[in-house]
Amino acid sequence: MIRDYWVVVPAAGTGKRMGADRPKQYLPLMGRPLLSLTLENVLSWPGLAGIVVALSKEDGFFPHLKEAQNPKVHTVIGGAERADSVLAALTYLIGRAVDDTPVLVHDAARPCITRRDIGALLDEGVSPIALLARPASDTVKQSRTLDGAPCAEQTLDRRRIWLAQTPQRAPLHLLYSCLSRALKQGKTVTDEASALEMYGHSPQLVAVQGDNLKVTHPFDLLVAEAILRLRYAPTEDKQ
Ligand SMILES: Nc1ccn([C@@H]2O[C@H](COP(=O)(O)OP(=O)(O)OP(=O)(O)O)[C@@H](O)[C@H]2O)c(=O)n1
Ligand SMILES: C[C@](O)(CO)[C@H](O)COP(=O)(O)O
Repeated sequence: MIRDYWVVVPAAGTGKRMGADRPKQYLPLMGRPLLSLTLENVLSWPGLAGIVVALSKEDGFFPHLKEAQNPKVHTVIGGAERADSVLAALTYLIGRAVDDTPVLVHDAARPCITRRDIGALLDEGVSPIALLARPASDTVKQSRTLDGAPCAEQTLDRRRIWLAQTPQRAPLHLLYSCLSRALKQGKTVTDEASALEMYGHSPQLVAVQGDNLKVTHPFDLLVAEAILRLRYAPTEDKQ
């Protein structure tokens, strides 16, 4: 397993699709703010050098998390989009870490990642440019709009369809240069792998085994709670 890597946690979003009274990363999950669970999870990863959390400049919640006092947890001010927040964190690391330092970017909104899945991504045999992803298990349709309604245009070969998740891994300087170049060129970047692909790289897809959902809509919070309760229930409760 690789060691001395940094983890960037973009946590500067507003959670519009959640529609809550606060950014979703601060909603209660297992009795604690969701971001606290994600950071506690990341802090348990073997070989971790440190974490850079990108926060909204209006964030008044973070200092109250116990993880805020952890010396391994650094913070930066994020940006308007997720990619801007990731770039802000990478900029913080440039000059503090050597160019080929492995960096993993993990959404604050994914608190349920398992040790097994993170171990698969950190494995020495995996490409230094890689991401966790879920192979499609449903039939996948590409849509077009007809009379204002989405309609199936074609069915894609689902054997070649993967749903990208996080963490997404790349060497610090390569990720910084691809992401900053893509943003400077005004390209839409919704994950780190797409910025690397834009400049000729082919990130390895590492299939997830556990549930690593991104808490996006209200129902996702219920699912995450159920996953974690089941995962941490005392063994006699699981029978
Ligand atoms: N400007 C932004 C936007 C998003 N994120 C982070 O990127 C992760 C994935 O983004 P998403 O699930 O879309 O979160 P939000 O942008 O908060 O959600 P929404 O799109 O519903 O507003 C989240 O942990 C979010 O906090 C970020 O750091 N900076
Ligand atoms: C990075 C990501 O989680 C991979 O699926 C996803 O692209 C984030 O998208 P969001 O709209 O910023 O949540």
